[in-house]
Amino acid sequence: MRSGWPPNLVIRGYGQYYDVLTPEGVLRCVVRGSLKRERRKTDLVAVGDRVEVRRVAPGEGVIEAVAPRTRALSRRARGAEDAEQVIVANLDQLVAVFAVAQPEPSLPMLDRFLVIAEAQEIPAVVCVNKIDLDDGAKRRLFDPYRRAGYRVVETSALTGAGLEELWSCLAGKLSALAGPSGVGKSSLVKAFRPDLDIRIGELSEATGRGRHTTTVTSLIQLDEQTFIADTPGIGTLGLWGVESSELDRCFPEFRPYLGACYYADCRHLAEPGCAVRAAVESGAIDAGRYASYQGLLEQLMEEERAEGWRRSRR
Ligand SMILES: Nc1nc2c(ncn2[C@@H]2O[C@H](COP(=O)(O)OP(=O)(O)OP(=O)(O)O)[C@@H](O)[C@H]2O)c(=O)[nH]1
Ligand SMILES: [Zn+2]
Repeated sequence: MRSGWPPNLVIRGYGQYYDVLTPEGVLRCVVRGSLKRERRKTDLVAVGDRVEVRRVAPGEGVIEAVAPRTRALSRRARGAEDAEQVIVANLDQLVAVFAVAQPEPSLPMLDRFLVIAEAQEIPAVVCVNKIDLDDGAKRRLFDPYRRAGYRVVETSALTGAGLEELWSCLAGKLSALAGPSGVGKSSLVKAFRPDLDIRIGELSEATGRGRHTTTVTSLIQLDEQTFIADTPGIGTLGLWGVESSELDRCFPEFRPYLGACYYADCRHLAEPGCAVRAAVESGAIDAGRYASYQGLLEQLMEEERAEGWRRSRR
């Protein structure tokens, strides 16, 4: 935690109420009326915010002020600045969790998570779980990510392998776990907090919302300063307003080549003199990562064409 920050942390939001973890316990809070006028409505208070609170009754309080955020994971709609919705404020890192098997790893999905993290300048870590099921070959699938500079942590929630390393990655931070269903996210969290009855990705009954609601996030406390953001639906969302022109920068291993293409606005598809494609051909850039880039670029260009078309009709 940053020095000088208020110790109180927003751990859950439900409509106009927020649960705030304070040194004296959790307070159910509303937001001071005038604060609502000072800040933009969409990101007034979010899970992960550090706040000043005033206790008004046993277990109840008012959020008086919100500390400036370091960064946030947000959902952004293309072409609509105001539509940004903060999902987790002050997020230290995104941990993309995949399994070596059961389910088979989807590397295109991993690439999409990493692009979202890069675009929002959130550090990302890859966790390869169920390493106990590996025949020796599956873990190699993640080598391109190591070469691209990502930390890859191999774990087994079943045998306990790698949990110390994962802990060293999480300790003292606020991390979001993202990954497909069944890879073992809940099992990993439970390995650190066996006393908790949690299922990552599923909402508590108290929120009364459906499982696929993507707006409700809560924080799970692993120790005094270590939190996991439970961000339901993160895996099903699109690219959150990443621009096609910035996609290449979201692949860290492309960056050394980006100034070297013949055309300054090269999209690294079929243009002559493309340094990125040359690096793919020489093996310096992984072909699978490049294929993901092509797939995502097509998708983004398609969305941008559709947006341009909608605008032209307005
Ligand atoms: N072999 C093996 N099985 C595991 C491991 N971790 C979790 N599992 C099993 O995988 C299944 C899914 O685990 P969960 O922890 O519920 O997965 P999840 O990612 O939280 O899934 P959702 O809640 O659907 O998002 C369970 O049957 C676990 O017992 C592991 O490291 N090795
Ligand atoms: Zn190029």
